[in-house]
Amino acid sequence: MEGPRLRECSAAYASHAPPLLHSLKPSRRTGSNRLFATVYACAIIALFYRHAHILLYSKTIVSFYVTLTLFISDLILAFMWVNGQAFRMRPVYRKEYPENIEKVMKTSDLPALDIFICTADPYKEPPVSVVNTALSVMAYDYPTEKISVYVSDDGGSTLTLFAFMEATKFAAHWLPFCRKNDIAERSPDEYFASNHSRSSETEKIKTMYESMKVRIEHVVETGKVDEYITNDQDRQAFSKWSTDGFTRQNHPSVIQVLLEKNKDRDITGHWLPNLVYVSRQKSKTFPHHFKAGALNVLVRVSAAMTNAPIILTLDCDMYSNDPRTPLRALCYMLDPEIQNNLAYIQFPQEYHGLNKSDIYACEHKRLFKLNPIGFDGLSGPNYVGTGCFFLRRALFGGPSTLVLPEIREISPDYIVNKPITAQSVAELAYQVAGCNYENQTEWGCKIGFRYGSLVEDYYTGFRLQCEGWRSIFCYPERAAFLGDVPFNTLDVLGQNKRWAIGLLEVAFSRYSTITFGVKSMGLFMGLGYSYYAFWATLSIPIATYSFLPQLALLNGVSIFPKVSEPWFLLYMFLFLGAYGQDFLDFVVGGGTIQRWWSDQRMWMMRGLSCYLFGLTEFLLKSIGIPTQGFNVTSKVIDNEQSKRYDQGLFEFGVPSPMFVTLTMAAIINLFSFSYGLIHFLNGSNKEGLFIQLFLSASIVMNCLPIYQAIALRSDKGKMPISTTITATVLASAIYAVATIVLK
Ligand SMILES: O=c1ccn([C@@H]2O[C@H](COP(=O)(O)OP(=O)(O)O[C@H]3O[C@H](CO)[C@@H](O)[C@H](O)[C@H]3O)[C@@H](O)[C@H]2O)c(=O)[nH]1
Ligand SMILES: [Mn+2]
Repeated sequence: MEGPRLRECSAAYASHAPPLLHSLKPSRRTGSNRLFATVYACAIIALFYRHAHILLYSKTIVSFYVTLTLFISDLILAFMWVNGQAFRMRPVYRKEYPENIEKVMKTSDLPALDIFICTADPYKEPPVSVVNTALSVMAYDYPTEKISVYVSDDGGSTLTLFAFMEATKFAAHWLPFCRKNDIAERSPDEYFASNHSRSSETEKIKTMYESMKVRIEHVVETGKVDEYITNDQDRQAFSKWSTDGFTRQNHPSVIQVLLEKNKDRDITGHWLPNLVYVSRQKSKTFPHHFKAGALNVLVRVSAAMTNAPIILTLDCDMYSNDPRTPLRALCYMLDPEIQNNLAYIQFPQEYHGLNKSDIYACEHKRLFKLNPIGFDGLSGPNYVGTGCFFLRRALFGGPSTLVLPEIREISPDYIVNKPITAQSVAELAYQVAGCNYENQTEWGCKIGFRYGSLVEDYYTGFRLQCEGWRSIFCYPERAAFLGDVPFNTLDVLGQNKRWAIGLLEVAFSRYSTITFGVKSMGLFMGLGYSYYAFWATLSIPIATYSFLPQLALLNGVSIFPKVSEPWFLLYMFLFLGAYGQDFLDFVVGGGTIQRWWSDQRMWMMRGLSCYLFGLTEFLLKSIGIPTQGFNVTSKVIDNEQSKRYDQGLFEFGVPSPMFVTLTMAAIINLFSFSYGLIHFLNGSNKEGLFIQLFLSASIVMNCLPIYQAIALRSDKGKMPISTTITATVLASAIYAVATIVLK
């Protein structure tokens, strides 16, 4: 019913000289972008000409190897630069007019919406915030009987189920409250933290919320739900955990319908949406494919229960910040001109709680805002895992090649006409949530979310676009979703390392973006995807430029052109051109100067840590040495840490090998800068070492927080002393080697 209905609606829309649902405007900077790209490309060619010349005529073996290293580094930088141009070729800006939807369609005709929320660990992802996310979308300005929320709990935890049982009771009050007062923040935590009204009604509901929160947090603290179980129905639900040997890695499926539309009502008598808790079966003998596996189970379970034509995927920390978001997505989905090959509508990942200068550059402006705008003028943005509305059909083969699943009842056009609690529906749901269900099927390779990469989001979007689907980037002024950011250096680097590995898995697979991607999607789309896929290879040039020129400087060896040579200008142009354009993009895209500074600093820091380790781990993995899987980012806020974060202090605290390489670079640059400066002021070799001195100075500037963490801080977030010692020993060792080689 739902599938064809979407098409019928848009047919009606097309025949009526319809009111505008969305519009598109190409960016005014396209022309200058292309011009600059041409000039910059010429400069890169000139640089390689110089490298080739020196390589051919190098007098010593050392100078040959130094140039070769720089040559390889510059080759990678140039390759990444070329990839990045894809985003600059045709950026477009879009606008939607959700207020016009009601002119083209009756509310009762709106398509149904299945919302997926993933959580994986109650101790890293506090159940109370997962509940907030769920409540924020259950309260969408959308007919409640059309909404079904499915929560996937990969932690297989009673704590999460308990939190949701509490949420069902609270929802009966919260949903009518939001509707009546037309509240914008529909995540209760966010609403009560904001400048809300102080009416007695609000105070009452706030008390209700606080007491639910206390219960949930208490349960998480004690790890036991028993004391709050009062009725048989709940006891029944929790009894599944008493099966022998129930652990999070090994347990039967638990599927619990917590709210059922047309049956459960809120306190004003309105229907409540469906709310279903799903913890898929796990067994150590079957791979579970992390989040992609969890999402595929939800695709099937929701197909068995509601099979809505539209699916919204959300991470547990991404709550809705705008209740009209589904209508925005519909502005595109209802348009018959794009509907036929439209796979998904991606909203940007935006965050709350970033500190003023966003020290960890978690905003990822390029990744989540600027580049998708660039992609959008081509075939559309990559999928970023959350805040994304899919057309269910897109998960089942290309636009003109439907791939049907193995059982008819879960295919995208199947009409479910039974209530979700019907016995047969429940049986089917359990069947498709089983851990061996996917054996010998196309799930994960041709159907659903794709397996084989730790960045299942990126990989799935990529494969869909290769099949011929397009996507759309939708970024309303008011953020549609807001999420949490990691608050300490190790979490940030750990997350980025996971991404780096996942991306390399795609880069070096048989579906590589640069071969398969370019062939299937065209040059620019393929390049744009490659910009991410090969991200971690940036560690090679970044590490080279953070160590080699400095070690040479410390030995008085000049490796770049002299200030008086014309080549000097080329180097300056390449450096200032790249940073200047990056700066402009960032600031014109709404960023502040401070945040740009953090962004470029983190680029360097990631290159020296997580990209480097990601690359290494990927290589180990390729030769069969097992490495870590999907390490979930912690969303728990430690008060002390968060205070330091608000002060803009980097959090180190616990030793990590990733801090060692960073600290080594910081030490070497500090020494080379000081040494260079003294010699520079003395007047010896002023011209030849200028670029090296300049480079050291910029890196020292970027490393200021590291020096501070090593020497000037005494709080718990300072650099661990063992890290400083290890880094000092290693830095001295490479200095010694460099001196022997270079002298
Ligand atoms: O086995 C797993 C592992 C993770 N998750 C969920 O996946 C989501 C993302 O995990 P998180 O630790 O927050 O990772 P991030 O690096 O912050 O997430 C980004 O990167 C991921 C890919 O690495 C994408 O899946 C996410 O959508 C994207 O926001 C969370 O809701 C988890 O609960 C699962 O459901 N099962
Ligand atoms: Mn996350």
